Amino acid sequence: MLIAKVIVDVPTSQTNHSFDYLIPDHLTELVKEGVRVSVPFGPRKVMGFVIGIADQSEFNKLRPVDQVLDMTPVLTPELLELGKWLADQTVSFYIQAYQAMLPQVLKAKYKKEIESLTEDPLPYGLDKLFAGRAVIDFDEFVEREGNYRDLLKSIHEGIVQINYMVQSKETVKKVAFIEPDKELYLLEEALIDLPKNAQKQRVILEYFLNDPLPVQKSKLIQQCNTTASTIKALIDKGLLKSVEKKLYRNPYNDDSFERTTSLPLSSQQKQAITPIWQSIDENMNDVFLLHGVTGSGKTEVYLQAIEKVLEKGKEAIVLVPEIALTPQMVRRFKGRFGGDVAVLHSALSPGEKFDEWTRIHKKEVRVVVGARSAIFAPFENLGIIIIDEEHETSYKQEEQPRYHAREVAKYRGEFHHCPVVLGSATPLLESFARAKKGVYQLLEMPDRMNEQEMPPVEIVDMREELHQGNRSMFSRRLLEAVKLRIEKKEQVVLFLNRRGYSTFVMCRECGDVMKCPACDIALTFHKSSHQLKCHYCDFHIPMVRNCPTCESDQIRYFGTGTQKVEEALREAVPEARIVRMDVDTTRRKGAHEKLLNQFQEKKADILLGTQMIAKGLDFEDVTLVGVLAVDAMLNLPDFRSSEKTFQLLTQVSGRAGRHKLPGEVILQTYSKEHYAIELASQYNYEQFFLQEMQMRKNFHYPPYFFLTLINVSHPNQLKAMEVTKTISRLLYKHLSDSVTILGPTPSPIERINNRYRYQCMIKYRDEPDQRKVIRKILRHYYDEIQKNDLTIQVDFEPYQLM
Ligand SMILES: Nc1ncnc2c1ncn2[C@@H]1O[C@H](COP(=O)(O)OP(=O)(O)OP(=O)(O)O)[C@@H](O)[C@H]1O
Ligand SMILES: [Zn+2]
Ligand SMILES: [Zn+2]
Repeated sequence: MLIAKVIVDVPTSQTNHSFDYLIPDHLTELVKEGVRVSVPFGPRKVMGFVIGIADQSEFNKLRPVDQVLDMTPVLTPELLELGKWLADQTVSFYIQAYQAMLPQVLKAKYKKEIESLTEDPLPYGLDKLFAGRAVIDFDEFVEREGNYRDLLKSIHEGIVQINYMVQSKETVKKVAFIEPDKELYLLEEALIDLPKNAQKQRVILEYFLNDPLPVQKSKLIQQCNTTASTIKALIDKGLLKSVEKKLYRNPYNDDSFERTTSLPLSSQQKQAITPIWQSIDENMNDVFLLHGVTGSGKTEVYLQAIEKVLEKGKEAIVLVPEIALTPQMVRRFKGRFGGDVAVLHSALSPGEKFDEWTRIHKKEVRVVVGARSAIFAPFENLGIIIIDEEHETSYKQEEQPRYHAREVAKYRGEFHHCPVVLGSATPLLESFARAKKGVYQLLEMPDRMNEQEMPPVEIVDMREELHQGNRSMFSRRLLEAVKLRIEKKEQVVLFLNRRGYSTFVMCRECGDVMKCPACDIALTFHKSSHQLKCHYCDFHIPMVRNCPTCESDQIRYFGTGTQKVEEALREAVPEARIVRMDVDTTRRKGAHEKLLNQFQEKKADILLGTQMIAKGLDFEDVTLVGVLAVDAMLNLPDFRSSEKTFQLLTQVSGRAGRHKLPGEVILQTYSKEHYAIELASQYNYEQFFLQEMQMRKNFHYPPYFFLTLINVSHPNQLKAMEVTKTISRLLYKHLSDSVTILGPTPSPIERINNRYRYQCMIKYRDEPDQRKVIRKILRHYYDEIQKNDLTIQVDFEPYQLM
């Protein structure tokens, strides 16, 4: 008997290896690499992934595989290997890595059913099992010992299919379709007999005479510009009928997208795309960094690169940050490639996601556009991977496995011998440094497509406002500009940094921010101890009363929520119609789109929002962009805070004047002289890069040094601190002498859900053994993690330092 090597769904360090199981005879043809099985594990049955088949085992008394959960493998051989690599890289369990690659529906134990797709009797033993029913439970099939071989054959012949019962209601969405109920010549006769005033009915009949296939009712209404009652009239006459049909839950109806064709490329686009085309042609595994200003036409470059890939019969993955995956963005890809595109977005329901994934798995599409996890699309013939806005932090997963989509993309690019394209107007510093060194190929697109200059940026010094007696959050200049736009019936985007976390201390008089002398990180105010603390090292001082620089008592901690700004704005500009977009107003499904539409249709003058409005949006009448509190972002306790500010300001400014009307940007800040602000206002990425690199070099940050963040949490504060201390000690002992261990120190957010959080950080240049050492440490705490409330999180090259 053959042996299956199975990774079981028991995520602990003691079970993080494959277990051997016998493959019973009746399952031999089904148990393959990449298939999920159910296996006995101790007293229970658990799910597992088959990662290999062997003909012998070094263990005796193997237990048999209990059930097969998939008729075809859900993980390709490439993804099985990738999973191992991913788990090693992120120090997570194999099972976590495999599950991260699959849609949720396949992670949970959803019920399955078998559906007959034919009216004819089913062949083999199946007909008896079905006993006249169209659908039976998969469990019933197993209990009555149905024949797997017959089932598999029938699936391949397309006469039965397996449905996952995601949510009983949702699984199969049925929709009303309209189709002719009479022979076409009878429809034609009816058309002639129609009274003259029945113009609306005429249109519908003509539609079907042209194309007699069933059509979705809603689509018919749209296409014929008609109403349900007109259709009903024709149904009542017996000319048409309504039938319920099953529909893939295709959340983006392909037909509603207007088809587009390739635009003739501009000369800078041509220059950028030529090496990419060449790389596609020659199956090269190049990594390109496409540095193009906002509005330079990067998306068109992506589209035409993909076109080339499809011509070669290969497939493409496009990653877009979650918040930029707007209907506008989807439209651009579906418009070009129509039904060949699957979209994977976290706002889809589990059932919808599963449908989209299934279309990829069945090779019904060749392009996938999606957020982070779309990088695992089970394509087997990849021709290109594109990551738009490559600097976005949402490409890093913030739970185990803590992978970065860029690294996975590079792995897959290497496997498939295909190019990887990273695109951004403000590349991550590390990426640009790599491009400068020649590790990536740099492609530059410095000009906007519409040949307009980038909108001018005006910096308003809020200290000056204060001196002039203006204590409100809006400068006089900004208010005046907003009012002018409303008068001219143009639109305004007002941008505020995300709400909540902002406890840095700043002098409103001179703009000085209290920083750690060793780490160059803004100190954080801790109410409980009334102290200012650094969150990288353990530097701390008592909270100050007066500004150490100018002695003023205007020193305070900072932070304003969008809601408060909205209230103040309504007061200041009562005539404005305001749409507010933040986590609170967009929580409900579809809310995001609704608010944007409201603004698009010019039912509002001002769009006020957080990060989520900074990207991808493209409105013709927006001529003013205001940024209210740059300082909150500039002073996050994060060594990337300057870079993030620069990126954000560039993105936000890119929202203005994208079309015919010229745009203008107003930045309000207390730190006018800060290089991130000054250089962002000049759109000078290159200079910013040089200056920021110098800072990184001086304070030993990436890309000169790397970081590993270890975060410990426990309900007992003392315990959390103790464990972090011990870990730091162990790291010192076992890592090379060249590392620096920062901390232990409380995390910037000290307590979440009544758990105390402490952290330490490894700063290193080259530490090949660190993963081994860290795994050992984690194993050392195994019992406590199991029994206790202790958690230890390890994040390599972290992006979230909270
Ligand atoms: N070759 C072309 N000919 C005509 N118009 C083009 C061409 N390429 C792009 N455009 C248009 O120029 C505008 C800007 O292009 P696009 O949105 O692709 O830029 P982008 O670099 O992706 O911008 P952002 O970074 O802001 O998203 C779009 O309206 C697009 O349709
Ligand atoms: Zn001061
Ligand atoms: Zn410090």
